[in-house]
Amino acid sequence: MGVLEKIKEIEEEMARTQKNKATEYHLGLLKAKLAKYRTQLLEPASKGPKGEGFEVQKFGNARVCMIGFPSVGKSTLLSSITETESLAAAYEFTTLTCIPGVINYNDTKIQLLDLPGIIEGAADGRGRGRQVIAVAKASDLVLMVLDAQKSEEHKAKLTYELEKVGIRLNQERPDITVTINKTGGVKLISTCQLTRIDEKQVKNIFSEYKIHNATILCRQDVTIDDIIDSIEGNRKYVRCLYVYNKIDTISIEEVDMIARQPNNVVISCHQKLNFDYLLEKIWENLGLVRIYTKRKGQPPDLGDPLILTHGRNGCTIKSAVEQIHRDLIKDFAHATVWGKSAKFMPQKVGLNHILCDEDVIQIYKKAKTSTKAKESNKLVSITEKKDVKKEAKDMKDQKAKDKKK
Ligand SMILES: Nc1nc2c(ncn2[C@@H]2O[C@H](COP(=O)(O)OP(=O)(O)OP(=O)(O)O)[C@@H](O)[C@H]2O)c(=O)[nH]1
Repeated sequence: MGVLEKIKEIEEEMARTQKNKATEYHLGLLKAKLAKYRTQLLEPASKGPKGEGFEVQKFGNARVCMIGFPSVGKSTLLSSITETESLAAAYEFTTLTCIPGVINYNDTKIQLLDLPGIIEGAADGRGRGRQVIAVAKASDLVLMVLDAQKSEEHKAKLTYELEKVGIRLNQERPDITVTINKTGGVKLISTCQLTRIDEKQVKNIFSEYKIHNATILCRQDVTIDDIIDSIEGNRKYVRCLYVYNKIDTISIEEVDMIARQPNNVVISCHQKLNFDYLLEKIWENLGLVRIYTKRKGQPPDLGDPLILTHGRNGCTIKSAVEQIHRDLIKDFAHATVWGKSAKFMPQKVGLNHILCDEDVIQIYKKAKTSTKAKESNKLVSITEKKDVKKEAKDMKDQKAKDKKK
């Protein structure tokens, strides 16, 4: 039996099984089996045909990918908000073509990709589905483009398809640490109360993966799906904006209702409605930060900012210095900052200072002693030594003379 049939069989069994306390161990095991088979499908074959590793070339400061059902208006949106690259730059996924565009926003270049066909067979590893998924996984943000008339059903379907290939939208990575041991069995420990899983269930899942000795530390009330995700380890947690297009075809009340939901943006490509807000939201969700640099005694260079990512710990002077030049960090002495992150202006700061968007920085290097200065220092010290010796000799002679007298 092929992997696809096995997956189908498990899915059918899961649909048949009632969800209750008695069946939850069995359902957990089925979920683990399903995850294993899906990973098998998506893992690259060891000796695939030539060109299998093919990827869309990254461009700009960030990558955003659009997914959606046919005819929701992805191509129209792409041509409306980007400078679309020539058709020659289109990427072929056998029957699918991906045309990249570039959004120029806030002095930043953002690559926008239309990933058609992510739904068609991608999760089954059919065609070049694997490559499409690889591109989606390498994105910094997903735009799920939906038709405002049939949105909810499409949204659920797409989210499910992405879940199947290990892409988790708008979710935080569960705080679970798995340590594989040599002995001691499977131990579940937690820093909070676990209401949704128990040790027996977790042991079952681990034995399905043939892991018999491990410590699982949970720092939050996790589910069995989170445990499976942390064993699989290949999940991508990515931000997603739900872009509802064609709002010109629905009533204002409906538009209002959709727009109030979190992560939703309503637009109309035909009437060019709300593009500014969409771009603003894209920028916000990418977590990009613009830092302007300044030379001593000169105004800041406002034309060409450093574009940094606002990571988990914020964006620091260190990341800015490293982006200017890798070796600059060795010579870094301190920096001065103007802008939202500075308590007063300018503020003298070190490498760990956290920067805000549109801050201006000036970097000071450690004072370097040139070789010439070093040599003259050497000379000075040598002459100094000579002088001291001479002085001591003179004093000795003087004393000897005094004694004679
Ligand atoms: N009413 C309305 N129609 C729109 C809007 N945007 C796009 N359309 C129409 O929707 C149809 C599909 O648009 P496309 O941009 O080709 O859609 P797509 O998602 O790229 O479709 P595929 O290329 O098949 O994946 C076209 O007839 C567009 O004119 C909109 O804002 N309002």
